[in-house]
Parts: sequence; C-alpha cells; structure tokens
Amino acid sequence: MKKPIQDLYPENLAHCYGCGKNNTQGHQLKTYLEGEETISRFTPDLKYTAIPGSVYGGLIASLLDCHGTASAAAFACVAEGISLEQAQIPVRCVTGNLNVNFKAMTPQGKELVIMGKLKHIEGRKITVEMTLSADNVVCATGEILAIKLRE
Ligand SMILES: CCCCCCCCCCCCCC(=O)SCCNC(=O)CCNC(=O)[C@H](O)C(C)(C)COP(=O)(O)OP(=O)(O)OC[C@H]1O[C@@H](n2cnc3c(N)ncnc32)[C@H](O)[C@@H]1OP(=O)(O)O
Repeated sequence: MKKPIQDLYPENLAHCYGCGKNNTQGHQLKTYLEGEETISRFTPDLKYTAIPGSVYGGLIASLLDCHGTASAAAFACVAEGISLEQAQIPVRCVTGNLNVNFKAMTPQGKELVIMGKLKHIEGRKITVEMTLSADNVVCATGEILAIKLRE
C-alpha cells in the first residue's frame, strides 16, 4: 500500500505539530501523491471553531502549510527521480512563504479535502498551488514557497 509522504520523512525531522508522525499531540496530517496532484483529508473537531459552525482560519492555514511542504517534497522527489516506494526519502522541505485566501466559511463537521499542484521548481525553491474544499466547495486557496533543506 502506498505510504503518505509524511511517513517517509527522516525520523529526526518527523515531529512537526501539523504533520509529524512522531508528534502524538499534533494533527498528523497525511498527504498522498495521486498522479500529478497531492491530496490530504482532515476532519477538524469542534475545538477548531471560529464563528460557531465554521472552522478556525489558523487551522486552515496550518493544513495548507503541512500539505504544501509534503507536496513540495513529493514533487521534488519526482523531479529528481527519487522513488516514493521506499522506507525514507532524503528530502525535507520547510515553509519560506505561505499565502492563504479565505474564499468561504469552512463548515464544521465535514471532511476537508486539500489538493496540491506543482507550480514550479527552481533549485531548492518549490512552489505549490493548493485548494481546501468541503463538500466539493472550495473554501480556501493557498500558495506555498517551500525550500528544500540542505542535506
Ligand atoms: C527550519 C529548519 C529546521 C529543520 C526542521 C525540519 C522539520 C520541519 C518541518 C516543518 C514542516 C511544516 C512547515 C513549517 O511549519 S516549517 C516552519 C516555518 N519555517 C521556517 O521556520 C523556515 C525558517 N527559514 C529557514 O530556516 C531558512 O531561511 C531556509 C531553510 C528556508 C532557507 O535557508 P537556507 O540557508 O537553506 O537557504 P537560502 O537562504 O540560501 O535560500 C535558498 C533560496 O530560497 C530563497 N528563500 C529562502 N527563504 C525565502 C522566503 N521566505 N521567501 C522567498 N524566498 C526565500 C532564497 O532567496 C534562496 O533563493 P535563491 O537565491 O537560491 O534563488
């Protein structure tokens, strides 16, 4: 079975609050490469409330952040011919810049679907465009500039 990108991160770089598998108190977001796009799914619980019934924007930014860095790692691996079918990948990206547009209230109690597409890669800089949807309605869009860490 295909593993999520975050489960391929080196053990010492897998503690991120949003997506680290080694952070038992974090969100543990999981992102998959499907064809030329990436996908994560997350259902927030009620503590992430903004206006009652809607999801807190900080959580939305956090989901886009971690989806974006995972997507960047996956796209960098594909570009460099590094297999994702192995125990660990030698690629880890951090956020240089994250831009979020909140398009509509994000409803509580729904599974959120976050999708990512590669915009471009230039050296260690990887730009990914993202959407976050509930019930097929785009509630937020985002763009991340992720920087691949030096080895
Ligand atoms: C944070 C590292 C620790 C390891 C933790 C791993 C796990 C974390 C998991 C977290 C995951 C979840 C997500 C999170 O929460 S990640 C947490 C939030 N992000 C950070 O803390 C990152 C802080 N910044 C840095 O550590 C360094 O600045 C990095 C590593 C990013 C680059 O420093 P480095 O010395 O390696 O490289 P460089 O300075 O030669 O830059 C290289 C190129 O990139 C360009 N550039 C750089 N920044 C920006 C910018 N802001 N906007 C536009 N461009 C930028 C730069 O101009 C250059 O371009 P060019 O001249 O080549 O054209």
